[in-house]
Amino acid sequence: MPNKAPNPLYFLGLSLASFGAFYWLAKRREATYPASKQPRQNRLTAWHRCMPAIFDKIASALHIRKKQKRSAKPRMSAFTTPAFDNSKVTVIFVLGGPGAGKGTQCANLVQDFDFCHLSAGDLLRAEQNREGSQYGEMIRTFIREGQIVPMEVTIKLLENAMRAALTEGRADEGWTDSRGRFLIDGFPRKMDQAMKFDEEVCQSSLVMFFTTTEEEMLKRLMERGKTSGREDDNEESIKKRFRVYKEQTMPVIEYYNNAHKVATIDATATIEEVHEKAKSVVTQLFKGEITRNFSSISCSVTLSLDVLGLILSRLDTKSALTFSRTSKLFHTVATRQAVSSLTLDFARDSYKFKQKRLKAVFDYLLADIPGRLHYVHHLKIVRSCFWDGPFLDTGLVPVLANILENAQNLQTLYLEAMQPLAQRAPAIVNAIVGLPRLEKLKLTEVDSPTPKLLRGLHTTSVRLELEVYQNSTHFRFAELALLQGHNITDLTFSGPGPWGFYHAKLLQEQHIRFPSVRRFRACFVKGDVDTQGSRIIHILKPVFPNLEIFESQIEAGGVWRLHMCSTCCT
Ligand SMILES: Nc1ncnc2c1ncn2[C@@H]1O[C@H](COP(=O)(O)OP(=O)(O)OP(=O)(O)O)[C@@H](O)[C@H]1O
Ligand SMILES: O=c1ccn([C@@H]2O[C@H](COP(=O)(O)O)[C@@H](O)[C@H]2O)c(=O)[nH]1
Repeated sequence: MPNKAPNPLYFLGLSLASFGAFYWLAKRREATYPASKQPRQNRLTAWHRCMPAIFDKIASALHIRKKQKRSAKPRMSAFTTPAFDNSKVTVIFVLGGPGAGKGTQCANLVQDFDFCHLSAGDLLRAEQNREGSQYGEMIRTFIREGQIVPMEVTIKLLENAMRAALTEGRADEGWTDSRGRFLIDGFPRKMDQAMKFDEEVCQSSLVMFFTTTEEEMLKRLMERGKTSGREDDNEESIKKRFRVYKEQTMPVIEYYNNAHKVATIDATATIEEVHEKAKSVVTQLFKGEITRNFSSISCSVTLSLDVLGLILSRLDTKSALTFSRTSKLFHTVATRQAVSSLTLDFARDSYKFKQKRLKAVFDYLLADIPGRLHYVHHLKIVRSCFWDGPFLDTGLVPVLANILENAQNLQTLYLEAMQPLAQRAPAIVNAIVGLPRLEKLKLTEVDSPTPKLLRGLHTTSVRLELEVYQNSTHFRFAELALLQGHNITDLTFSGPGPWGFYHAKLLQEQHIRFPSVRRFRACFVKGDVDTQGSRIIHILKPVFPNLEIFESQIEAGGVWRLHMCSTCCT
């Protein structure tokens, strides 16, 4: 039977009926929920729509030239063009706790390198005091409370000040041909500020991070408060600023640290000494010895073998070898240059054989210092490498010092037998302390002088794990006070004995605190437990405020094992 074409009137009727039903339903809903009269999309975006008005108000209060209206499309962050050209404008963020000495050092660096120094705090204070400023009171309240002013205000003030400096037409070094160099002091204080500035204003080349203890910063600020006239240079505001710094600014430093953009400078020394270190960091940056680390690369690049080696060295061994099989050229680079992780552990070999192998490794590493050691990022050396029974092979100790002195990209170092090594070759300690990129340092057989030696560590952000010398009864526990403010994460004692208690008490009484410690392990002999055991936890708790007891048990033989952990570890 032939197919009959359907009558078009059916469709018309059906459409009219559907529309009628839909209209009736919509009317009923409106009567029940009046808010539904507003289109759904509009309701969702009502809040967003009022934001530009708020920004406009801020803009007019800050005398910011009105920008052309943006298109209705939301801005895609990946395609945002920053206000300033990264290749012409150098921005160094200067961070550190309140009173660490940022402003003081910026003033010095301005003399050395013709920077334009912009202090976010100063710009905010100027805006706060500007007659007629609509945001003066708001800024005053935020500053007094140590809180961070909404980022739109601060970023606009910075952008305006940068533009003004660039259009000034300076003829100093670094300022010709539309170039400029800026020290941005006390900014970014919060992650949102960091992201927005990098994305919309200019990518920073480097973060200079000045660090010292809270105690020192408080002392400096109280002294400054006598003459500064700053409303926040009083103890109450300073404490609030410290809290905000730890909670909000430290994550910013960590973020840039992960991007290898941070140069940490110990600011505890004299102004002149700190200045020398800061000057050398900037000199390195301008010489190109510190990479200007821009995160987005939008063009294709040809890799030099050196860069390829570096990339390979970041791969795990298996992937590096797989990669090396793809081409003869890669193979050479991968096998010769890409040793990034080295563990020296010859415990099971005979001493003679061990020595032979160790020498071969050292020869390999030291044969071409810039080429090989450049790629070593992780180094682990266990005790057995140096020991023949009870004897230390002193011949190898200077070789190790040589390696450490030249492995400038080392990020993690695990070194056993710190005390005997340091005693025989102080150069080892100097080399460790001078490692510029160290992120994690684990040392075993630490003795009482070690904390003093480590105080000079290039960066206080290094995560420190210390295992105290086996016979730790004589360890002067209180020496740890020298590392207050350093990032100790792990402490192990095999038997602190009564001295341990005495020193722990000293730390407690002197209000020395180690909030960074995430694990504390110790075992005590029976006599100590009987006489002091119940008190030790009471003494230790305030010293390590973030720890909870994970394990506390007496084993056969009367050894009491105490294991305290931060809650996130348990
Ligand atoms: N290395 C130093 N040794 C001793 N005093 C210092 C040192 N550096 C700075 N000071 C003093 O400490 C005080 C605070 O320094 P500065 O104003 O530079 O700190 P800041 O980090 O900029 O503080 P803020 O974040 O509060 O603005 C000043 O009085 C300064 O003279
Ligand atoms: O990005 C910023 C920088 C500063 N503030 C506020 O200013 C004070 C003082 O800053 P200093 O750098 O110590 O001069 C700070 O405590 C903040 O309240 C800010 O909000 N945003």
